[in-house]
Amino acid sequence: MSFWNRLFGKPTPLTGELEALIRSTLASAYIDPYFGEDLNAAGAISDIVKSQQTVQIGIRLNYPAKLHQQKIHAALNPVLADLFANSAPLNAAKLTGYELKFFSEIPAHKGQRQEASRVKNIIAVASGKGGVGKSTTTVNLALALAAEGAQVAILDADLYGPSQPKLLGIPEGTTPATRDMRYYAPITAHGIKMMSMGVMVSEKTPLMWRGPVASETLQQLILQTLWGDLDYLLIDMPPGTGDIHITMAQSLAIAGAVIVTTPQDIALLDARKGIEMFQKVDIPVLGVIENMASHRCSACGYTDDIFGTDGGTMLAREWHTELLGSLPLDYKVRERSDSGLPMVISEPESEITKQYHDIALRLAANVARPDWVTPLPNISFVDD
Ligand SMILES: Nc1ncnc2c1ncn2[C@@H]1O[C@H](COP(=O)(O)OP(=O)(O)OP(=O)(O)O)[C@@H](O)[C@H]1O
Repeated sequence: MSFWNRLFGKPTPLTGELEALIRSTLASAYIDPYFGEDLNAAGAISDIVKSQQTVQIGIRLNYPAKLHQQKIHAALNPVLADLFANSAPLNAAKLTGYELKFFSEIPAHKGQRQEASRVKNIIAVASGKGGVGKSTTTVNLALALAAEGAQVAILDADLYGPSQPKLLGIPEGTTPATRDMRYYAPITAHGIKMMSMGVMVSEKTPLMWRGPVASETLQQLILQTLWGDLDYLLIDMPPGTGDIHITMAQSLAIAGAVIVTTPQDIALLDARKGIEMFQKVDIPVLGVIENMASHRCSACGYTDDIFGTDGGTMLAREWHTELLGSLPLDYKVRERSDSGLPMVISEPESEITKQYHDIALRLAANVARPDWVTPLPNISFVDD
């Protein structure tokens, strides 16, 4: 008998009226924003067992929620405390206390063969137009997913202007360790892994990629990196919708794509092309992120929609996808990125960091939806 069982007695499942009572109480207490429904309807209440006078309730989430679970806790606690204090059937059964146990089980994308790969979900972050904040958004989302407990890596697929090494504060001249002269260990920073052409060649080396060479180089970069076990590999795609994108989309088991845009007309036009491209190659678009949507003056507090309003919402509606979130233009985002300590790391309590977390969890929950399955090629990553 385990220590736990000796201490509390062997847990036995709660059934019948008592189980139904707890399930319905949990259902009416809280709608999870990432499931879009209550925990019972989402199938997230894994088991309800009793051990002596305590009821243990298991909550299984399919997205990482190390920090988010505190919010669920806070929403459920008062309702459960009231139930256990005042419910006649629970009192009659001498069940006086409860315990919530959370665990995240992040599923692997169905197109990703488990036996072939330890990378569960590959997500492409694309923009169409350059300079809309795709790399900045990618790094902050990756850091948010890691802070929520996931194992995360970024592949910086921008061969012409790799920015992830700088965003993650990786000292110039850092190069990856190699194995068998063929495989590369990703660079680790702030709890995530990263691989980029920026750590393979020096800043002074001019890069003259042509389409096919660039596609091949990228595939090598991704397949020859020793990623290890990953819940999410975010690909920071190069701007545009050219050959490189199509080759990557067709040759990697990409679970879904995210489109970053500003609400500006010209960016939206290019974002549309990006969505169209992913749809053509059967990659589901997991959502749109509107970046630099509004600017709040730090001196007077006046808020201005400098790039227009609601562009991301309209784009998402037009293409039957979701607006994952809208991020403001804030000088701190740029300042922190330039210093190699993105917002999510340097200002974990800030409003913008909370927004990055919210978008990251929406994304994670969307990629875990079982109905989003695309026929994908079978690729195999090397074991580290
Ligand atoms: N929400 C924001 N508020 C303020 N500045 C931002 C924000 N998002 C990004 N930036 C800044 O905008 C500039 C462009 O961002 P970034 O390099 O991430 O764009 P990109 O779309 O990846 O560009 P490219 O396609 O050229 O690689 C950077 O200086 C970055 O710090």
